[in-house]
Amino acid sequence: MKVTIVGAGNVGASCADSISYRGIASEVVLLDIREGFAEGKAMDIMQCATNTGFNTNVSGVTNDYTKTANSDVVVITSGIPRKPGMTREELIGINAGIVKTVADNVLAHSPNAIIVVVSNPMDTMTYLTLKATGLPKNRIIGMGGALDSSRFRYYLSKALDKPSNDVSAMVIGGHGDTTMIPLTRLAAYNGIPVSEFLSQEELEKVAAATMVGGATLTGLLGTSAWYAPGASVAYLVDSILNDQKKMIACSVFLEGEYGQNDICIGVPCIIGKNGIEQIVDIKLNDAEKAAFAKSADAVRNMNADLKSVLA
Ligand SMILES: NC(=O)C1=CN([C@@H]2O[C@H](COP(=O)(O)OP(=O)(O)OC[C@H]3O[C@@H](n4cnc5c(N)ncnc54)[C@H](O)[C@@H]3O)[C@@H](O)[C@H]2O)C=CC1
Ligand SMILES: O=C([O-])CC(=O)C(=O)O
Repeated sequence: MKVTIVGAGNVGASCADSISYRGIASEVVLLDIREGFAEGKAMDIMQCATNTGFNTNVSGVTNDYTKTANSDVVVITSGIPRKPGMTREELIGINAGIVKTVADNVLAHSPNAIIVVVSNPMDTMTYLTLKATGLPKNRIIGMGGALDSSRFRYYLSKALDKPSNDVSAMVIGGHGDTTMIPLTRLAAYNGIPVSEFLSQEELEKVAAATMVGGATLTGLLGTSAWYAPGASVAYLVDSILNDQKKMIACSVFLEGEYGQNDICIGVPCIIGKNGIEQIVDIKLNDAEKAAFAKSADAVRNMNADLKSVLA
């Protein structure tokens, strides 16, 4: 199985590393516009093969889309990341043009690919990719919820002082500092509601830390995070290529689900060989419904800025 990753920067290269290390695909092509950069990242990753024992063939190319031909999955990470103090939304001016051009290029050489959108503001970039390519909604997947949910589980595990893998929890809504909705009511420690162990105040703190999880890392690192984003994309790609049917929160085009239309936003989805195979429309309580509607309003406002790119 072949995966192309456009953008060989922090997230793209980390994703290639995670996919090859875990043997998720037989071939990974990294593509970047920076001369020689993707080639260098691919060579560095390939030189891990003997010491970590993987057999994936990772190669790098400078803007040569012919080498990406017939990819099963294409991951778009090209674009600029935010700096401390910025929001993801501020990246739209530069990233929208990049994502649209890249989506057209990849599709010309891989007409059957499933596209995973990572570049920020991710929900709006997912919507743009869907509208610009005209592909069916199952083949355009925005990655954000997988990462936000893993951060939610991390912060819950810290508060519980228990391992992250014993905690299950999901974040839905937009992939933004104020639009994420950590579903605290449904989070569990080995099947037991976390509210059995943590006070309302503690749970509110965990939810707040989760929502600004990306901003916290950007403040510490000077640019946004890459290890967990790369691993989250690899987790999603694994479920597609190996038809695992995992339930993962992804940004997907909604047609009535969660009371929304004409928007891409994070909701639980079943992910398999056809991409988004099912949108899981769970019953939210009134507060969650209100938060989802507010989050969708914010994402929709952002989408309005795409008019000139989509014209
Ligand atoms: N959805 C999510 O959960 C996450 C999204 N992101 C987003 O992913 C994007 C990438 O982040 P990083 O890898 O940290 O940035 P980075 O700056 O390290 O890498 C971006 C790469 O894209 C390349 N690029 C720019 N224009 C291109 C084009 N037209 N074609 C091919 N390559 C091109 C650049 O040369 C650069 O190497 C950012 O927009 C960031 O905000 C980052 C983390 C998580
Ligand atoms: O915080 C950012 O800008 C990058 C991102 O989306 C994340 O790490 O969640």
